Amino acid sequence: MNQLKAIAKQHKGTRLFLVFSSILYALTVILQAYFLVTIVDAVFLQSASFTEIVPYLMGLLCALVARSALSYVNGRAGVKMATKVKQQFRQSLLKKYTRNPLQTSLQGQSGHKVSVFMDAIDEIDSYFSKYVPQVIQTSIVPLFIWIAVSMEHVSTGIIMIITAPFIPLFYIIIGIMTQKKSEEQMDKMALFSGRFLDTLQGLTTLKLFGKSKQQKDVIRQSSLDFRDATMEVLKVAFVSSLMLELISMLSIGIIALEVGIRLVVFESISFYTAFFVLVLAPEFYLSLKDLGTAFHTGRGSMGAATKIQEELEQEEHNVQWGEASVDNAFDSPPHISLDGVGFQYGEEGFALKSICTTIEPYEHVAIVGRSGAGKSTLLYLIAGLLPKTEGEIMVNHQPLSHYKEADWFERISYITQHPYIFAGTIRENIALGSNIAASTEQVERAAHKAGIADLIQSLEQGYDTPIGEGGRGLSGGEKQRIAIARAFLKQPSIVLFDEPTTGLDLYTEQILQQSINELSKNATVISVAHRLHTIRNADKILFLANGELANQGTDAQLMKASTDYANMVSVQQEGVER
Ligand SMILES: Nc1ncnc2c1ncn2[C@@H]1O[C@H](COP(=O)(O)OP(=O)(O)OP(=O)(O)O)[C@@H](O)[C@H]1O
Repeated sequence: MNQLKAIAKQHKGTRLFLVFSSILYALTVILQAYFLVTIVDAVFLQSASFTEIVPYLMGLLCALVARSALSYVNGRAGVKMATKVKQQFRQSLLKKYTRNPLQTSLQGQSGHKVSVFMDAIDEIDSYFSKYVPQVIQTSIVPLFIWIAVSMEHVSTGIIMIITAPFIPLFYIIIGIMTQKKSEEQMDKMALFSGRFLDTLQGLTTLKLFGKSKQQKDVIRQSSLDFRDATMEVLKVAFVSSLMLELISMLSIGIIALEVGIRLVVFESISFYTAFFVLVLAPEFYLSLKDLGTAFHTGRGSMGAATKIQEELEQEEHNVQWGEASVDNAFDSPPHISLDGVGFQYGEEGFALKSICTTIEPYEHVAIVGRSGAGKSTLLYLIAGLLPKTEGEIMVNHQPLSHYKEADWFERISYITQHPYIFAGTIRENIALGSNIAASTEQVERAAHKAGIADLIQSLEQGYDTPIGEGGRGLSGGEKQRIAIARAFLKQPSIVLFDEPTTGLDLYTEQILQQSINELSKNATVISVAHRLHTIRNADKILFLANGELANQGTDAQLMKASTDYANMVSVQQEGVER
């Protein structure tokens, strides 16, 4: 709540405008009542002619037009403020997600993030577009009306001042209930979205394990939970509007009774006064009631704001970057050294400890070790995708954090077992590798070098074949080749491979290996490797065990120095021979 209030306070200009237009609005309400009552009084009690009331009719028309215009302008100012705030929130979330892409993709459910990013942010709209303008309007309009009524008839003013507090009191109670319920609703919606997307992505796995029915029930349950939470919010909304209506009707009734008795029984007030008071009384309560409704939606927004805040406050470990241009530091592959580099997942998670090594330009380095030894984690650290928690990664004798993030990523290619293929054409997917618009010829040359050109040409739409989500499916090997084509277009100084050939048949592996060799001619290559030939041909092998660098050297050196390494190689060898 305080956070939304603080944001609203930042929009000083809009709030001042709303104060000014609300004052004008209050005056138009009073003027409208004045002209209406004067016209009725003149026509029915003083038998005035049409020409006599023309100025009042014009006045009434002007008041009506001004009131509508001010109401429109007020609404527009609120909507504009809401649009700006939503934009700010979306930018902050997007920045948070992109600051640490690896953490974003690994942590939490994607559906949950989409739900917070889209629905929760939309939900805060009403706080700025309705609640804030209404709070300002309600602090001004009833006060002006009360002054006008009290000046005309004091006892009505007294009734108003006694009955009015019941309305805010009631909606404060209701509002508090609403916020809790709307927080629950947001929770349920995020849970539902998360489960739905998760299930959609894992549909094949679920089918294969015969768990689709079970999962269907889980989704059904979370959708029912979301429905129930929504109904709870609506229930409070309905009860609150019914109660607000009741309180204001009762209050107007009391005023009407008092005025009626004075007019008819005691004849102590004029028709003009009675009518003027009766026209303005509903306006007085209407404004308070409107705040009640806005308060309800505002509280809902606060629930959503809490969700967004939780997402924004989630602990993040960012990689530090500097301002130095890589261009000035190196054109060709740089000298890299890891000086006691370490990293830990969370407080108690897996830790990579004190890795010390050097990687010379154009060297081919293989990172090997058992599953879970920390190979991918080390590659993430070198790539600048994870922040080191100890030591330093030095690039050309400067810490990696010294360089500009964009410059560094421009110089490296990172190819994993599962490269991401975006929804688009093959051409667009390959062209992703280039920062500037790649020409048709460049894309085709890259595809050729990656060994995928023949396959693409055999397709009916060639390079314009849609792939990725909603497009043509690609095999693992084809995806790898698209990724390698991207790398050819990029011409990086450092190529990082995370077991790119694992799981591919020997023929595809050979094609890929040729491309990798070609790519390696102009770059330093660091690869997480399982295959013997990658390991054996490497200039240097980093042998990891339980997050520590157990040994490093060439294959021949390690075979002598480490029995664990020799065992691993012999197991590999057996696998190949068999
Ligand atoms: N996001 C994460 N949060 C917490 N722990 C993680 C995370 N990612 C990986 N780990 C853990 O860190 C350890 C090392 O993982 P890593 O992927 O680096 O191993 P690896 O040697 O590449 O394994 P493999 O050969 O099986 O791919 C594993 O125990 C893994 O469970």
